[in-house]
Amino acid sequence: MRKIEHIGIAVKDLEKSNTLFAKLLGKEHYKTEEVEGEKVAASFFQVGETKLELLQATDENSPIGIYLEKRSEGIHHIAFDVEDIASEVERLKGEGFEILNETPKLGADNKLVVFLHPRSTNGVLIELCQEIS
Ligand SMILES: CC[C@H](C(=O)O)C(=O)SCCNC(=O)CCNC(=O)[C@H](O)C(C)(C)COP(=O)(O)OP(=O)(O)OC[C@H]1O[C@@H](n2cnc3c(N)ncnc32)[C@H](O)[C@@H]1OP(=O)(O)O
Ligand SMILES: [Co+2]
Repeated sequence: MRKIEHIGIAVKDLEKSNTLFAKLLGKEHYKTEEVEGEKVAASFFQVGETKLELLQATDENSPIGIYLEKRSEGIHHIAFDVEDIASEVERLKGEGFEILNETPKLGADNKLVVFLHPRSTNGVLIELCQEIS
């Protein structure tokens, strides 16, 4: 794990939350992006070495929508930047962590991503991200 790549925040209304976080951070988001495979629309704010990723559901079956049915808006996951996602998955499997998708999938912001089940990570949804070069 090289650094925290981003903190994922589940929101109901991306535009409203973009305005709120722009006021909070004193800067605008640098991009918005829809990730069809995850049924989310995301916007990104750069904060020093890391980012905030605001996430709105784009479909009733979105993991974000399901999350918001059961919880209020707020921190959804922590994403770590890794150099080699395949070897990191093998290492974490060996350490007994529960991998949700062993095959990396296309994430936002030009990344390959893998998620670990929160029940194996002390209740924190963890995402691994590898930059697609
Ligand atoms: C990829 C685009 C973008 C990027 O960065 O590139 C994203 O980050 S997209 C983010 C959205 N996508 C995902 O979250 C994919 C991974 N998530 C999942 O597979 C599910 O959301 C899962 C398995 C974490 C939860 O599934 P579901 O909600 O259907 O199951 P439960 O409600 O039964 O939850 C099981 C258990 O986990 C706890 N839980 C659920 N979500 C979270 C969370 N975000 N953080 C911590 N804990 C979570 C839930 O409370 C249940 O615990 P229990 O003790 O059994 O009540
Ligand atoms: Co994320």
